[in-house]
Amino acid sequence: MKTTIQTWTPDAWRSLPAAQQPVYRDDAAVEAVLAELRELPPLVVPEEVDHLHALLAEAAEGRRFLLQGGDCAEAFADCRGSIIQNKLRVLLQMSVLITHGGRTGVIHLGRIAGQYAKPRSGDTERIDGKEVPVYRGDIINGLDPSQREPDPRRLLEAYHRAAATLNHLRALVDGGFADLHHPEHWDLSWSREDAGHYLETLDQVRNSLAFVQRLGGLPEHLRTGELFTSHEALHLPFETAMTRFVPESGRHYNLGAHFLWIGERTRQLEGAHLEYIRGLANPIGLKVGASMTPESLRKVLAKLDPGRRPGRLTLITRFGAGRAEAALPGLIEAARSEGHPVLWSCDPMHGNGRTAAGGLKTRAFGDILQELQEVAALHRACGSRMGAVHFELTGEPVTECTGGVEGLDEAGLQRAYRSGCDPRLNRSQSLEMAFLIAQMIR
Ligand SMILES: O=C[C@H](O)[C@H](O)COP(=O)(O)O
Ligand SMILES: C=C(OP(=O)(O)O)C(=O)O
Repeated sequence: MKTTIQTWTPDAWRSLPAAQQPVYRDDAAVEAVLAELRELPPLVVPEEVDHLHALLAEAAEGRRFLLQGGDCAEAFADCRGSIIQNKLRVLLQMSVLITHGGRTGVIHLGRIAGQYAKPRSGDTERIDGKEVPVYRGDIINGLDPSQREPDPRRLLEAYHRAAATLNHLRALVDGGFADLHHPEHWDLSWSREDAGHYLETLDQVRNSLAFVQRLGGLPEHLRTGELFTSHEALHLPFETAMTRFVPESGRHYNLGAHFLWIGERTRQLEGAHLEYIRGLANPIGLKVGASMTPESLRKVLAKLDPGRRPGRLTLITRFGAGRAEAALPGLIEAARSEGHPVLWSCDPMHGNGRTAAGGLKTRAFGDILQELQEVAALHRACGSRMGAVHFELTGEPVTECTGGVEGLDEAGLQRAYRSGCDPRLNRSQSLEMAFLIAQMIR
């Protein structure tokens, strides 16, 4: 049965095909956990969600830039102070570089405090000669091959880990951690020969920050960088349990995060995921790969943004280096001709995955940069704007993507490969990328 926005309910998706959902052995156990989740306090409040919506509307109108980033698959074990701090720090440092070079205010949106579910290409994989179910994110099963059975208790664990992560993030932001004047926050292991040009820019940024400090510092509301949370709305029973009716606005919000997005593998027009997300009052995102046609995009836009509201919908393109030219101009035209004021984001990670000689999944810094440059240029040529970027990154010194100033090659990937799913930029690669984005969008 077709539902309209008036008849939409958080559960209406249940009558539609839902891709990428785990199959649990014990339905009663799942239901008991969901009942508990429905009673637990929300992680965010509608006012914050609405505030983000307003900021995204400004970004869609060209007055701000959105930086979205964080782990591919957030791990329960990474719910630790130092790891959370490092993630926040790298995002804020990227933001300072983009603000300084790009001359634009930056919205910080973490893939954090709930990015626990992963869509996968296959259902099983071979490990040590044995066929096992794939890892689908800590909210569903464990990375260790012995823990691949979906376990409903993980839904509660996900809620609690997200709450602890968000609690720490809020304390860091409120406590002044986001104040980036401290020189130790900028320590990088780059040498002058490798990174002369970047280090000069960094000196300029430090000088500007010192100047602002001498003037008495930034006003409170600018000093503490606000951080919003986001994750893929993949596990629909969990997301439904986090959805609450807000009587003041008469709308439903998912209060498990400020922003939710639908992935490339679950964006079927008549599928459960679009049905679920279309009724939320949150600002939402949609991943758009090369298989999206202008015709399909028109239908998707009519479903997700019938009110044509700036800030409502962020389209996150992810084509792969060399592939945007064939797809993007038609999509830009489709959105424009239908009057949807979408915010265009570029995710240069998900179209650029490949397998290194040793078997590890990786992405090359050069491919990531190429896609960003191509997408920024195509937007400009079409009279549009790349107003956002979306990265898988971490503040840890991991070795998952090749390239960058430190010249990581495939042989070096083994050294500190920690991602449970896809490769992330490390801190040094993320900062280098931010320098380049600042130049690109100036
Ligand atoms: O992050 C995105 C997807 O979950 C990931 O690319 C899927 O990886 P797979 O193709 O190895 O399943
Ligand atoms: C799965 C993801 O991306 P995509 O849907 O674009 O493949 C992701 O961003 O985690």
